[in-house]
Amino acid sequence: MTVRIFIDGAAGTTGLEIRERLADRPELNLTALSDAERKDADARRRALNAADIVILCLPDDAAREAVALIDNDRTKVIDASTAHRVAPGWVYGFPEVTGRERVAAARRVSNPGCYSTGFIALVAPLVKAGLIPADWPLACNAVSGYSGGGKAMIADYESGGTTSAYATYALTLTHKHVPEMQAHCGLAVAPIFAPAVVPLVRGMIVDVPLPLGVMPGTPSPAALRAALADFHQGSPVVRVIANHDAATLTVERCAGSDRLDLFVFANADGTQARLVAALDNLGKGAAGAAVQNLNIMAGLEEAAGLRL
Ligand SMILES: NC(=O)C1=CN([C@@H]2O[C@H](COP(=O)(O)OP(=O)(O)OC[C@H]3O[C@@H](n4cnc5c(N)ncnc54)[C@H](OP(=O)(O)O)[C@@H]3O)[C@@H](O)[C@H]2O)C=CC1
Ligand SMILES: CC(=O)N[C@@H](CCC(=O)OP(=O)(O)O)C(=O)O
Repeated sequence: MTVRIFIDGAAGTTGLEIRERLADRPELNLTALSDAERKDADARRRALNAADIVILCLPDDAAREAVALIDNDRTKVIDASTAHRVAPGWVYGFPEVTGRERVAAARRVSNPGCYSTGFIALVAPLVKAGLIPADWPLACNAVSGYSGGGKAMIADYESGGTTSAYATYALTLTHKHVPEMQAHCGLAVAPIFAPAVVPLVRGMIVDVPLPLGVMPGTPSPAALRAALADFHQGSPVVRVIANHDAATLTVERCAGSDRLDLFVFANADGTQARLVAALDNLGKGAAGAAVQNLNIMAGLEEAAGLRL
């Protein structure tokens, strides 16, 4: 029996990426609406209710509207937007952190934000292991390719609108990912988040500095690495890289793949460290994560269709 999948927002950046990953999978029956129908509420209601699993690749308001259009108790939802990432009744779709069983059993799954994916993969295991105190004041620097801003930002960069080599933003110290970062790491204090966009289509680095020498218990870089490796053991996409010997780490490292590579860099005496995640904002940061969740929710092989 095939699993009926409907992507609402299939013409957008994330929707197109997901379609590519689901193409040629005979166990899935994928539907999308024509250009004439894709914003028509009746057509969307029919498609949403006919599917076993729907994937919402929409702006937040349209995602909320899509959920409200579902009037049966069978259709499962994966929402790629920010609308439900800390909402009651929703399971956070980060199998490595939330637990595969919870994702498998859920009818409402929120797909994590791209920056949040890197941050939570690094910080949640270390808080859980007691190596980072839950009330530690963390900061997070990050860079993203411009596809992170969807069709509008892609059009801006590709038409020569923004030509800057590095544009830092969220200067009001608010960003839509901070609530999920805090909630899903169990942090008492919101991290200071400093994201930036670079003129590259896809790719992402998330960087969390840690002053180990003044932290309780002065955790060692080796202990951090071991805790991360232990926590993510068994994930088909997350790897802890212990032997990075190049002098640089590029934002392109995981571009084009659904991998999430984690690093702990430290100074010689182990008093300072940088936790770093490299991913593709459209890979494990969006479409790859949605497909991984879909596989788990449909009882299929977790890595099917992923780019590894
Ligand atoms: N880009 C990224 O790296 C990531 C994006 N996301 C999230 O995924 C979601 C989609 O983002 P992204 O793909 O980048 O955005 P895009 O702007 O590229 O695509 C959004 C799509 O939704 C369509 N749409 C808008 N309103 C409606 C509506 N009422 N009914 C039906 N379709 C509608 C748009 O139509 P039209 O084509 O006519 O504009 C567009 O095709 C967002 O919530 C975003 O936050 C999550 C993780 C990463
Ligand atoms: C470069 C850029 O603008 N990025 C987006 C986040 C993209 C993303 O993936 O966030 P969601 O999953 O929450 O949509 C931003 O900072 O708003």
